Amino acid sequence: MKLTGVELRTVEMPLVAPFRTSFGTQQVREILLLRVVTPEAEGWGECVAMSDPLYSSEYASACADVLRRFLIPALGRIRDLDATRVAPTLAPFKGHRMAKAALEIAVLDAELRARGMPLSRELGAVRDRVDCGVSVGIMESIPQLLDAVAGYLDAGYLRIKLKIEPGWDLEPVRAVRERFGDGVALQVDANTAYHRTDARHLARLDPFDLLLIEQPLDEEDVLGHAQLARQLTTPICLDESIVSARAAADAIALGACSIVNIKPGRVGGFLEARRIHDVCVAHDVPVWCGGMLESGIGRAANLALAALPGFTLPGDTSASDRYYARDVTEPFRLDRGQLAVPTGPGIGVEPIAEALDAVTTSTEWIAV
Ligand SMILES: CC(=O)N[C@@H](Cc1ccc2ccccc2c1)C(=O)O
Ligand SMILES: [Mg+2]
Repeated sequence: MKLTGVELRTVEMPLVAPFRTSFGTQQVREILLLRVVTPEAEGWGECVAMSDPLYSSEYASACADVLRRFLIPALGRIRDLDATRVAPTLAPFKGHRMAKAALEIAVLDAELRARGMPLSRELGAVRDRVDCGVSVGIMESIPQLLDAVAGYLDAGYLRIKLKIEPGWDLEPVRAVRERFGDGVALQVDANTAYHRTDARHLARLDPFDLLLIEQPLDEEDVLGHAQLARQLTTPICLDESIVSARAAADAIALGACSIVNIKPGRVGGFLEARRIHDVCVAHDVPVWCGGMLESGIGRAANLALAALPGFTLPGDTSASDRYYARDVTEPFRLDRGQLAVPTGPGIGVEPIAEALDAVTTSTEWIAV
């Protein structure tokens, strides 16, 4: 394929409720969407970066800038482009994994649509439905938390993940266990909010039989997680730290994690995400698909990845209505705790033009 150009479109989607984590509270999700145009087909990609560099160093307007000035022009110079050429072509530009991931999946979507091949088939999916968990934010009070969890369990979610931070950890976990029992699949996510010196405090979570504790320490503190793993019985899962297949292999070898949260945007794309899956499967490390409050565009692609064999734990691929009153695609609806993997060519969904326009705050065309 030869690239004709790329549309950078920014949308702002109001959340159905504020979503609070250890790094802040979100009310609106600003999303950078890419539409890659080639003579054969068009492709869509979603950049998972937040508006502010609070989850990672990347943020939406920086992604737009690096795409506009460096990444898109570099791909424009490739005559016979396909998705496997994207990462090597962009490798000279350091970092910017979320920007690179958005561009790669958009190119892959166009390539697969031209071939009539579903992304799930291309990646090696082995199932056509995915078990879904849900991420529950930090709340104003325990009663408010319990109401939220009750609602998600009623909706059919197969796993509950609670955001925690110092001062909101033991009590919410204890309250959920007391109200809903030991049978509920329950885990926590600290988003790097703790330090090595909190080990004894975090060990007090062990009696609650959690599936895992996600990213308790700083994303660069792999050694700290290895030390913590020897002080807790609760398995450690890494998210922010796992930026590549190499980072996954090193974290596993060092004993820093025994479960991995895979997010294609965080690791530079779906092809690297599959390599991380393969590394983890080779080490008997279970993986699950994380979420970045994606629109239906990103959600569709994540479902294809979550259908790979090593994804044996429910992920954060929740239904559209967990975050949005109206999605920019047909909404993903939970059915008995699962979402169906799209079956159409490429990512298998299209934005609904009117829904997309209703939330668009800017669009620009970058010819190459
Ligand atoms: C579902 C979930 O918990 N996701 C991230 C954290 C997160 C939380 C809030 C976000 C708001 C805007 C964009 C990305 C965001 C990511 C995580 O697993 O760590
Ligand atoms: Mg996380």
